[in-house]
Amino acid sequence: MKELKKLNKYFVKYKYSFILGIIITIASQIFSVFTPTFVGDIISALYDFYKSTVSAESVRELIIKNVLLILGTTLIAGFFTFLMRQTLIVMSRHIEFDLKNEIYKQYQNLSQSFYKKNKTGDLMSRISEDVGKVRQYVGPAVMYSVNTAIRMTVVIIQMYITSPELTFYALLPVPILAYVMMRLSKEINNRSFQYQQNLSRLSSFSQEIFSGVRVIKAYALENEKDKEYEKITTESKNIFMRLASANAMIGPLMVLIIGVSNLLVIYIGAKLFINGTITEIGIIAQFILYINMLTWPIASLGWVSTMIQEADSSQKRINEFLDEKPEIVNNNSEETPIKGKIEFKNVAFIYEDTNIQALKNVSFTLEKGKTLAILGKTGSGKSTVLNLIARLYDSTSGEIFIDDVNIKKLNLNNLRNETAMVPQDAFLFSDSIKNNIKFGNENATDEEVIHFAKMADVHKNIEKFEKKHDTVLGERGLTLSGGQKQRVSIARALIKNPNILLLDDCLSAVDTETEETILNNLEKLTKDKTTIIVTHRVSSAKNADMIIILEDGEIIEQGSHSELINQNGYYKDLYSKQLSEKDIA
Ligand SMILES: Nc1ncnc2c1ncn2[C@@H]1O[C@H](COP(=O)(O)OP(=O)(O)OP(=O)(O)O)[C@@H](O)[C@H]1O
Repeated sequence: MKELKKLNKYFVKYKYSFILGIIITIASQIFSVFTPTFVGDIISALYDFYKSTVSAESVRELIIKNVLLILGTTLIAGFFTFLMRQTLIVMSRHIEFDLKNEIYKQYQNLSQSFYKKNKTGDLMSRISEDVGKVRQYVGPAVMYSVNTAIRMTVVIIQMYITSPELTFYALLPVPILAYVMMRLSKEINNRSFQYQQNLSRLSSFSQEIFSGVRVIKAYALENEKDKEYEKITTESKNIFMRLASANAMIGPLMVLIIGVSNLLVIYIGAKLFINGTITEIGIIAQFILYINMLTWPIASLGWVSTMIQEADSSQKRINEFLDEKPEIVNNNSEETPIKGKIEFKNVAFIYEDTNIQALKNVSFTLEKGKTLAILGKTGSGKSTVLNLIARLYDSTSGEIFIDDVNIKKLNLNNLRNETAMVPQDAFLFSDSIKNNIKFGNENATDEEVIHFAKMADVHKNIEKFEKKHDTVLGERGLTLSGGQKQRVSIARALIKNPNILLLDDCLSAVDTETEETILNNLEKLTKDKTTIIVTHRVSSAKNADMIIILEDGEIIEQGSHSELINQNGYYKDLYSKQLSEKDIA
């Protein structure tokens, strides 16, 4: 229950619904507790008539009156039960909505490293399945607990007023019923947990198979995968069978225990009636109805306790994420306009999860509006430089300055708004091409979308699609080629019109001719913008104001194209190799 305390703030927020729900529950229980008394009165009157102590007329009158009363109180109790669900269950839906939003906001705040550490499936299941389990607590579990507590109080008081002795015997099997139900629910809970685990294994397996279907077919692995799938589904079936047999025991057990209670009431009730402790025979019928009224709420105790346990462990998983502190925080709420000068001073960076030192002692200054090209072997730390400028991570040591201000002192929103990064592996949403481009600037007009698509040299391709810029991409839509994706991603960055443009090897999948066109367009567009191009091609780097060569996280060469081809180093080697491959125009 410790973890569920975090939800108390929501009960406070919805206190009026909660209190109203409790009042309505009390009202509904008070109205339903009268039915057994009315039934008991009818039976007693019939017995009196049988003994000829009352007239047929007065019995008839009493029966009609009591039947109408039963009808009336049951209708009112039913109406209050409806209102109880309307208030308490609706309250739980509001709490579910708030909780989902709280988790989603927290996800947005958390840093890159959080997403590295946690699998997408896990993030999804905490916001959907775990929140669902927690809702079972704030909704049905709370409602049934309140309902059970009030019903037991009201019914037991009424039973005690009617006959204290019979109350004692009638309630004797109740603790046994409660115990058996608790044990059974625990068993069902264990089995359903195993079933859920198996189910999520099955869905992760299927998800991977569907996404990797091309590789599976290419390697002719269908049969092997079929067998693996069958193994998991067979396990799933077996666990479900065990779960179903535990569930099947609930009904007969309840019937057995209710039967024992009823027999006790009839047997002891009859004895008490014979010895005169009970004066009216109707009380026996009344007690049988009380027992039936108590059975379901007591049986639900086990179910409710399972719901609470499950919600507690789900809330624990949710709290783990809610309590996580974002590594990158905005330290400045004042506006800090970003112009674009970038300076690295002895910057080192270690990726915490892998302990890989990606950058060592990196220093350079890039004036506003200038272009820097970063080259180097794969894994040399090029993308890491861009990640640090966009403040997706903070440097482990050394300092980064933007416009001569330490990057950590800048308003993070201003920095991110003035920075556009085109990542290595372009990610496009399952939406229209137009909306994917407008992701960089929601307010952009259709003309601007077309203009920047032209600048990224992708407009011609888009025009060939039947629905042009309205073509939907993704799972249910069209698949773009690697080069087309990269160019849509470039258009998205350009439309943002940022002062700092970070291009991470984003021309790798386009041919040299298209690369040339895009670079020419970029030159015009980024005249006053600070641009960093990470690349493996000399053709993309040669016109930059400054070129840096990284190796194992360190700068090994730095200068302009003409300076670097005069040194016998990595750049010159690369230049000669790519020249001989006729890669350079
Ligand atoms: N998110 C990450 N978590 C842990 N280690 C990482 C992460 N990203 C990169 N690395 C490691 O840091 C080192 C530098 O990676 P980086 O991506 O900066 O290299 P790169 O020069 O851009 O490589 P490439 O040219 O292949 O894109 C590599 O050894 C890589 O394995």
